[in-house]
Amino acid sequence: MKPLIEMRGVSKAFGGVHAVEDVDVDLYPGEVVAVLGHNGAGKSTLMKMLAGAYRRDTGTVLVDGNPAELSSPAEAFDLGIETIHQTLALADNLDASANLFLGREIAWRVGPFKIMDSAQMRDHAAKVINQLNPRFTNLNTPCRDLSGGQRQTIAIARAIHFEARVLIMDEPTAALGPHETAMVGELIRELKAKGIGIFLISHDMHDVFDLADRLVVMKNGQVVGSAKKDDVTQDEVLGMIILGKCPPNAEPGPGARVSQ
Ligand SMILES: Nc1ncnc2c1ncn2[C@@H]1O[C@H](COP(=O)(O)OP(=O)(O)OP(=O)(O)O)[C@@H](O)[C@H]1O
Repeated sequence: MKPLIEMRGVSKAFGGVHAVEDVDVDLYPGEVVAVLGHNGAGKSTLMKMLAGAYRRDTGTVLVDGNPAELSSPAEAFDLGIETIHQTLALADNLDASANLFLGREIAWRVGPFKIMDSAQMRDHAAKVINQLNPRFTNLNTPCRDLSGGQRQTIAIARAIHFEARVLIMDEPTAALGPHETAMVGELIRELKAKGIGIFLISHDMHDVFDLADRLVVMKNGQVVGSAKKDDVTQDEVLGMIILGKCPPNAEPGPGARVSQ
């Protein structure tokens, strides 16, 4: 199977800080790759380069085998790369369908006027949300009155509707209780089944071991190592995050501490 994303030798510095240094990462269709590391390890900077929010200083990114500049978020969207931020970027006063189409409304032009096609947007929203979560029926409720899991559903529905093939999910369960966390887990499994590739930024080791197929650990901007989830233990992953130590079953990166 061909990778969706191949990042090679990607680097980014802010002034004198090497936020990301010489990183190689791949993502395959239907795969969840967890990106782990302490605060400041470089996870967000790496993902922002993929999402077109930051320009990389060096390195190449292939999307479906084709070199991609990724010089703007619009270019990343066009290539099917979407980010679901921790804050979900939803408008609290708007309902599910208005949020799903926020900034990308279906509208027709009549002379100088733009007329929103609310009925069509509602139909599309109901269809995609119902596919993801048939119990989510309060589609006219403003987002502020929805649960955390329902808000996640809208954010994920938006990505699916706009045909995302790569999703970057930033701490998707950080603000959720156990029931809602389980629901987001279900959503992620459905996305995988659709062949969507997911980068999962998470500090939650339970989520990582529950949801990821592979994990990549970063420290000081570099990759310590990457491994299939089934090849490493939670303790070994903690050793990678905290000590930068790469266990025998993981593939070491340039940031791996050489053992004494
Ligand atoms: N816009 C910026 N300007 C200057 N320095 C930055 C900027 N963004 C990130 N950095 C620095 O780059 C390094 C990597 O930060 P980054 O946010 O990518 O790490 P992270 O692993 O995502 O951390 P967290 O888990 O806290 O989000 C840090 O030293 C950070 O201070």
